Amino acid sequence: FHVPHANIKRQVSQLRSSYDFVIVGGGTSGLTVADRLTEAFPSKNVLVVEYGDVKQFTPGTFDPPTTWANPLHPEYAPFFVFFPIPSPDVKNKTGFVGAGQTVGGSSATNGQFFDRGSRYDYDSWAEAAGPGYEAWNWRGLFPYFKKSVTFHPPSAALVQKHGYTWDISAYGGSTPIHASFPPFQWEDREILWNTWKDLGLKPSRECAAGEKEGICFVPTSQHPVTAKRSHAGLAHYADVVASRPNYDLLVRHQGIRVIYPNGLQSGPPTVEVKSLLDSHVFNITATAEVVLAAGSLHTPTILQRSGIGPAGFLQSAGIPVVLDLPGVGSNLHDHSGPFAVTWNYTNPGNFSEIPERMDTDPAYLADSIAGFSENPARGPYTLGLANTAIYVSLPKLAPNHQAIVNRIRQIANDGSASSYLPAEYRTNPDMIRGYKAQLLAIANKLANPKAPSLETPWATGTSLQAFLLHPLSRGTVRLNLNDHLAQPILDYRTGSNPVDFDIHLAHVKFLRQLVNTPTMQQYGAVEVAPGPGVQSDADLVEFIKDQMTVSFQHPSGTAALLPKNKGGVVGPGLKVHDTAGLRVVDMSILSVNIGGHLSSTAYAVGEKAAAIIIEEWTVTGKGKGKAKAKARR
Ligand SMILES: Cc1cc2nc3c(=O)[nH]c(=O)nc-3n(C[C@H](O)[C@H](O)[C@H](O)COP(=O)(O)OP(=O)(O)OC[C@H]3O[C@@H](n4cnc5c(N)ncnc54)[C@H](O)[C@@H]3O)c2cc1C
Repeated sequence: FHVPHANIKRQVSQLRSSYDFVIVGGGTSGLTVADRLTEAFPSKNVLVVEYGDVKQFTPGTFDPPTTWANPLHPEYAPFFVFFPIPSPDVKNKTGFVGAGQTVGGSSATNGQFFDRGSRYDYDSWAEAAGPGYEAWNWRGLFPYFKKSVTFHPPSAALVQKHGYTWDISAYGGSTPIHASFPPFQWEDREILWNTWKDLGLKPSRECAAGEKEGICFVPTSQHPVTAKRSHAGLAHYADVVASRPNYDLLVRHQGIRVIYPNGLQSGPPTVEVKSLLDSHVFNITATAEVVLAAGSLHTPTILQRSGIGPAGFLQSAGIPVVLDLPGVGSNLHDHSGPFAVTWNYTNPGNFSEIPERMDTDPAYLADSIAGFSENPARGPYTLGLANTAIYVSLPKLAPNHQAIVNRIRQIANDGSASSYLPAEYRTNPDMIRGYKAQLLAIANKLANPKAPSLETPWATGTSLQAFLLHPLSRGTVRLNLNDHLAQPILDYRTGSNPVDFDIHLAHVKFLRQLVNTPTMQQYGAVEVAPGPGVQSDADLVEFIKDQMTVSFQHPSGTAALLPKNKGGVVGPGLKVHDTAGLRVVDMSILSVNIGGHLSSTAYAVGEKAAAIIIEEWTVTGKGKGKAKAKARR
């Protein structure tokens, strides 16, 4: 970060008396919106209120020292750290769930795996929501994916060395959110690439253009030369703010709630914030709009503290009900997945560059650290989480796929869907209607041989996770009743819809075939887990529960883009239902999760939301212009 100190505000006395736009949450989506609004409207002032601070050092996933995502070392990557309520259906498992707590949000602290969902994921948002939401399908989002990122093709030498492929037509932006392939890969990565081909999967030239079934190369969100993390705090704040006198950032302040002194239609609301430096609580006036962009785990807390949420819960928390909106903090879902298969090689190849060498060869480690600081950077530390993954559809991997799809459709239609929802809202007709719409949209995806159900990323090694891309189980984010300003309580309810286990089972059965492929046999692969003793479906499900990781760090759905009568929180313009001057722009709007990691989608949603807001304020000067949905499709 190289930001003139004056641009960063730390106390109320440094603020203007009012702002046109106030954005709560300076993360991936929020800063994208702030950048576009300050650019489009030089005469309108924009304030971003951010809980975290400006970090001089937000390391990449695998930068030295490699303490990334370690809850014990939040100083290296500042996180909110959650351990959800244990999920009884997965043997009371909990697990680490993080959320970025810095300027740049989770884009500044994530694993830098920079894929997109498939077109079917975004189409399913429009499908689940129904008429009026068509602009949120793939066609409606693709231009914003392109705008949001700059892809840097690798050199011919790297293509020759690592086999990278891409299709530049999937990209196109000039935005300095960088996507690139690193100069380094572990040598044994090749084994699995060939194994997947043995299993009938096909490499895809580009997986960010709508179709991603097969074997994918996935770029890293980092600079192509320095290999340093690229994130919203840099590209949408530090790099642009010097030329934007209308762009203010207030750090170390918690957005508490929004207040409508004269009724919900009198918006925009006032924003109540608390200084984390001296506990001073004060109000900020927005004259045009308030945008909540605090992420899936915090946006619902701001709404709940505002009295906007499930009436029953608000009453139990002693919060006056301003608007009964049961979807706020409901519909929580994340990708989950067991460590599906682990194996040993009895005839390991003669690979020189594998991670173990970092532990056994001090000179190699020293050279790797030195190489990371060179320009251009080189060596192992230029790697992110991984650059390769398989994405496999249910029809491709499960002989019983039709039965699974039929079961989901049956649940959606036979009146039993509500029994899988959290007790708190399983009798609410709107929430049930919305859940059924989600189930049917997911069933259509799972029936589609082009829509992936399983993701397995890898970079090296002898162990693989099997991530469920379309979970059916739903949980909640609720305020802590003991302290409404403390971190919320997450109830993941992982596995509460048992069909999730049918799908996990299919995934594990598919993956464990790998040891029998010709490529693996060449290296004498022998399965260690699940292991020869685990063969029956019942035993495999026990194994899955034992091995389950409940979060892939992709919580979503807690302020869903659905009509109100489907338990939705925001409409097609991302305005909170039945309110004026209040929108949500972050990953809480995902009614159904995507088959991919979320950061590129967070940028695209931010870009699209900004285009909607800009259009509305340009047409009428009052933010009331009818959005031209067609133009954005
Ligand atoms: C550990 C981890 C690893 C991940 N790995 C990957 C990956 O490899 N690839 C990928 O694509 N995605 C990954 N993700 C997911 C992805 O980065 C996020 O889903 C996405 O960036 C979220 O964007 P957002 O705009 O919804 O929220 P965020 O980017 O999280 O922004 C929310 C912001 O709001 C602030 N905030 C919260 N509460 C308040 C409040 N009350 N007042 C003011 N500010 C507040 C936060 O500090 C934060 O800056 C990962 C996430 C995590 C946590």
